[in-house]
Amino acid sequence: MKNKAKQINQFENADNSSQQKYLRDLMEERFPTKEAVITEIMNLEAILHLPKATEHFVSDLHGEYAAFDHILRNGSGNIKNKIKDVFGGRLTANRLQNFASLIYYPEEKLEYKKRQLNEDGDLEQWYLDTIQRLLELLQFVSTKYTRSKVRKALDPNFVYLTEELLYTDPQEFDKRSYVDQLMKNLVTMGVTDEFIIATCYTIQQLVVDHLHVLGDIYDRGEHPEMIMDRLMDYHSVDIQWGNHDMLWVGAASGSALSMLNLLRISARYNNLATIEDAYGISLRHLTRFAEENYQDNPAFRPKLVDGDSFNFDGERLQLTQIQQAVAIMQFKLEIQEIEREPDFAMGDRKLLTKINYQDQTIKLNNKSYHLTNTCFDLIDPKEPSKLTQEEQELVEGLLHSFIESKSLKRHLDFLVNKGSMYLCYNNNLLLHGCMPVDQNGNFLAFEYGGKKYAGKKLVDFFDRQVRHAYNDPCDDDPSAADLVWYLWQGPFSPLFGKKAMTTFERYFIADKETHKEERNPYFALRHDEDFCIKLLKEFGLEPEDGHVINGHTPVKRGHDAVMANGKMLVIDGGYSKAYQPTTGFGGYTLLYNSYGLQLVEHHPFTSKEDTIVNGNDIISTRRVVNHEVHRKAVADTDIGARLKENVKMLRSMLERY
Ligand SMILES: O=P(O)(O)OC[C@H]1O[C@](O)(COP(=O)(O)O)[C@@H](O)[C@@H]1O
Ligand SMILES: [Mn+2]
Repeated sequence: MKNKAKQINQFENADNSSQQKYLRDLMEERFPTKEAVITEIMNLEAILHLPKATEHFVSDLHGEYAAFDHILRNGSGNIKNKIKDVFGGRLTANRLQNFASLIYYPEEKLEYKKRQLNEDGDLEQWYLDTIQRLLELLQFVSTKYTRSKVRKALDPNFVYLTEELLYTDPQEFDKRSYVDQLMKNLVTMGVTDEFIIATCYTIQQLVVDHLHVLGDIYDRGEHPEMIMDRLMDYHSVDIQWGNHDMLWVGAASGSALSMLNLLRISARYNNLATIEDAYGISLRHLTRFAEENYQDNPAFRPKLVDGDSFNFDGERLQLTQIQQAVAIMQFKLEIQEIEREPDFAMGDRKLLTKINYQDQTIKLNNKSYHLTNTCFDLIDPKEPSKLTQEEQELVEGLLHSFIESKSLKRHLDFLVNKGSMYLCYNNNLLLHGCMPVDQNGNFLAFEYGGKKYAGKKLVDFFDRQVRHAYNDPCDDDPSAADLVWYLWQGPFSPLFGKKAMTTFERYFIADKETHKEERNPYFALRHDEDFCIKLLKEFGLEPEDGHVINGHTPVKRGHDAVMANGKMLVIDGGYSKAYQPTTGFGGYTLLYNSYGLQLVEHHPFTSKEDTIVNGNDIISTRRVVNHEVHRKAVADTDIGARLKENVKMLRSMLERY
């Protein structure tokens, strides 16, 4: 008895924090008997020994839904590799690829196969072979997981059937007719197609356990809203915010300037349909206003990518007019913003105040430049920051629509809640842009409201402000919303990482020298291993084992995405079609499985049809970044650490029983 009391005491002393107590109470509720506790300990300890599940990293999606969807479906080439592991030597290269396309696009591939095979009558055999192969592959990709996790990945309608087929050996004589019967039932009940489709999606899900999106989901491409829907449906995902995403969060947080930037980019890339059709925000007034006040202007014509087509020249003209109307309002409001927020220290960016309107020149860094393609009719040289009455009404009306759009809110709720400024995950630091530093690699302090923030504190500060701004868009104090805009282009923004954004210069000044955007020294220093180690330490990560992973800066083909002796990985290879002529390829992604990290280089995506009919995949090349000497197990991951804590708690509970 005395002993028992002593044990209880030890237990109480071990976890005296209220949070620990809460957890323990929960555990006791879930595992009320000694047997239940023992079973759970055995279960958790077994899980700890399973291989680490695969993480998939993508970045800078920029609205390119079809390419992103394809990469999710093929798991950055992971599905194909598993197929090769199982069927290599048994199936021809052509059949391997056909089977892979079925797993990527089961609905479409089935329809295609039915049309193709109906004619020569081989369809029944194809169904039989396909189901068997799918089960074989499913078995292979399930081995990493517990039965219960596999069950969760199955379509609820087919759990029983799949488990029976999966865990019964058809070679076993006594079971053969049982399995035959199950298969027959599939056919007679007319659910073969549904079963195949469900199994393909289960395989996709099991091949990648968790997805990281390192920001810039929005802008430049045509379907960010479809990416958001896809992410909301995905089994396990986190997001690190990008500077472009902040424009949308900013708009919904009441930042007019963020909204104008995203409208300008949408007009520039011919993507206003996203705003109107996907988010139900009417641009009728804006269009009319732009048509009445602006003319054609070569500097503001939309950037087109392959596949963009205009029904008539008027459409192109309209976008040119809208881009000017919005840009001018943006430049006006930048002055107001910079004056309202002296801590932003962006006085040199009040560009409309530096113009000599009479001779159309601007003075920058003591040098005078002639302005071309100007469209300053609505600017009052005496008060260049002032919106006209009509502009003011337009901005207010549009901002109201952005805040009120339910479909936008649905997506941004997810973006804000699932997202963060950065993430530490399995000892890696995930961050879209950079950490502002000086030439010597010292963290630069951003001073705001009398306080200084540098390093981890800086990103934590911005993280809080974004949530604050988004959750209270009608706050009388605009500072949080201003800070969201600052993340887009402020010199200390970890998501931007440049001294200034030269939008104005690129529109109006011919001299390309003025277009350059000076990068923070971070981007040179990140080639240095010691600097990366310092970064990891700042975030409490183990430098031996950890990596810094960035997106944001397109890496040209041939330029290295792996830096600092493998400690730094940059995976914005340019999904964005608009950027592919510069980068020369279709983007980088990253896979992290139990064997280590692999960088995957993709060729540009052609089309879904090309994959289904011709079996063309995005050809991807894999490069091993690091190879684990000891294969990593769940025990070596963050989840493993939590499970170990649970085991510890369960063991101490056991002592009480
Ligand atoms: O290619 P565009 O439309 O001219 O945009 C260029 C602007 O985009 C930026 O590169 C920011 O976007 P990213 O985050 O995608 O790099 C700015 O630095 C630059 O001024
Ligand atoms: Mn970016």
